[in-house]
Amino acid sequence: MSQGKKVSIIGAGNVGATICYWLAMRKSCREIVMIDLVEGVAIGKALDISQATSPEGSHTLISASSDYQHISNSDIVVITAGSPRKPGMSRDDLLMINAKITKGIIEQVKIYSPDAIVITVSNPLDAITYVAIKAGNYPRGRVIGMAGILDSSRMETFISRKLGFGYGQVTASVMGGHGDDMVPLPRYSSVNGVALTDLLSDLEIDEIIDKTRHGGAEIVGYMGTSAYYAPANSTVKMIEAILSDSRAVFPCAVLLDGEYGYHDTVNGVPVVLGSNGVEEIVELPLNLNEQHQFAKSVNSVNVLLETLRKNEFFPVK
Ligand SMILES: NC(=O)c1ccc[n+]([C@@H]2O[C@H](COP(=O)([O-])OP(=O)(O)OC[C@H]3O[C@@H](n4cnc5c(N)ncnc54)[C@H](O)[C@@H]3O)[C@@H](O)[C@H]2O)c1
Ligand SMILES: O=C(O)C[C@H](O)C(=O)O
Repeated sequence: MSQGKKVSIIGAGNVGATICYWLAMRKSCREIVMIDLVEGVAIGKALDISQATSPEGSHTLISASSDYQHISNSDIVVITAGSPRKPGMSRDDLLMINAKITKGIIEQVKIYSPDAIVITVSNPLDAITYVAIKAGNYPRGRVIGMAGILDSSRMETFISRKLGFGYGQVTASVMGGHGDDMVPLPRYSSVNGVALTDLLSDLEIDEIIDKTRHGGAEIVGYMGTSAYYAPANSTVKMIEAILSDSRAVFPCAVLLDGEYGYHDTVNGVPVVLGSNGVEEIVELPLNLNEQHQFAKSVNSVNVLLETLRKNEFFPVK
């Protein structure tokens, strides 16, 4: 699949290196470059992953560096650099540190790979995606935040575990920002076409919604750092959809320009992914309760954007 393509990953930590591993094993692209401040560890991981390619018949070229020159001519740049949260922290606590890191990275990406599509992963995801768009003055469809696929796949897992059947057949939909106010949509969730609302009681669905909203924190509580296998898998789904121009629909964080009634803010909505990045934004009909939840989620992200503005993070308009 997409053999001529090059993907660069900024941040060769848990998420970045796992994305690299998945891409190499799935033969999703021809070349992967990882960039990290801690160059030695990144080079070691690149060698380690390279040495797993041969048994898989993969001829993906993998390298690592701290020098951004190596990302030139990337089709996609994925940003996973920055701090993960620790137990007791919220994703929002990472705002200032990761916003600063992202701004610096985007300056380099604009120099060495100005035409690449950018996928943001670092948290708090929606605000960081906004920072990347503004710092790089990108057209909105070329910077896309990863979170909705992860949150939806968490909800799918909780649903099949609750039901005890339908493993691998559940489709769940989560909109909204990647925070405690995310918007799981049971009305748009089903098990091989059977509506979730016909399979579980309201109480059971509420429990699943709560578990989904706190799925990231649950893992942080156990590991002392945040999740990376499912986040990497979700990012790979986006990369493959873009590289293969599949025009698949996924929930992703994008800059809204009137969709769902909001402007100049980033939030998670269903989008069509293709070779231009976001090809289209899908506007789901939301009922009043869903609209109210989405408004709350937009407001939470806007509070973070306001904090960045107050700290003079963006040039005054
Ligand atoms: N969007 C999501 O759903 C999602 C899911 C998982 C993790 N995350 C976020 O992804 C980020 C990375 O998580 P992780 O578990 O991989 O963390 P990690 O600590 O394992 O890796 C981060 C890496 O970034 C590197 N780094 C830091 N500053 C850098 C810079 N300026 N330039 C280049 N490299 C730099 C570090 O050296 C480290 O290797 C965190 O912010 C985390 O919250 C988001
Ligand atoms: O929970 C985190 O801090 C990491 C990530 O956003 C996740 O949801 O796993």
